[in-house]
Amino acid sequence: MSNTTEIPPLGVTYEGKLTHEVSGGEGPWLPFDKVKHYTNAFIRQNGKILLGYKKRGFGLGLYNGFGGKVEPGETSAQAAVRELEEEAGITAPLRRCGSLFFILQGLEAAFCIEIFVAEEYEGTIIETDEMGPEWFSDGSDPSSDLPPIPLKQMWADDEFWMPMFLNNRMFVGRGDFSEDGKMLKYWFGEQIL
Ligand SMILES: CNc1ncnc2c1ncn2[C@@H]1O[C@H](COP(=O)(O)OP(=O)(O)OP(=O)(O)O)[C@@H](O)[C@H]1O
Repeated sequence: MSNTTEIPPLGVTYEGKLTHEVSGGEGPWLPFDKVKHYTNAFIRQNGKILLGYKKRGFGLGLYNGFGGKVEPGETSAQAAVRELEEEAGITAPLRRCGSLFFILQGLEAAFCIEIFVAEEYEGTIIETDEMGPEWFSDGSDPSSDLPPIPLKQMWADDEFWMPMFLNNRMFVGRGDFSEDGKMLKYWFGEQIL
């Protein structure tokens, strides 16, 4: 980690200054023609974080936050609340805590993902056709009986921005992936607001 010295890659949007940059990989950033907007939401409460095991479609077999495509006419904040309810059966006062940009080789559209978090929720967490919700320890309570965040069963980018997220920082970044899901090049940074 260092203070930002490089210009962030195309697709990374931020306000203010960036710090704590992490970057790696080789070669040029991949080109993209279109951008599709997605959401991803996490519940964090008393040293626990709620993740879902993806049971179908994109990211099958990986743990992630709850989210999906922003539909026409919706804001990303509205989509985040809707997707959390569709995938885990709960509603929450989500607030935006980061923005990520991904390119997957072979897909024409890049993913622009707004990340959201809430410390409370309403309703009962349920398993759905898409997600199997499970609580993990967020690392802040050493006496927790819960398993640690399963980074090896998550998208490869998560290990870079998850520490920024867990430190309650606003984060931004970009990752370019090969067709078989390996991260070829990445850049992540914390925003100073
Ligand atoms: C490449 N690195 C990545 N790292 C972390 N998270 C990633 C990700 N790439 C995509 N995501 C998330 O994966 C979900 C896909 O959503 P996905 O299920 O396809 O959308 P949606 O529910 O609208 O689809 P259906 O049309 O219902 O199938 C959505 O939360 C999106 O934010």
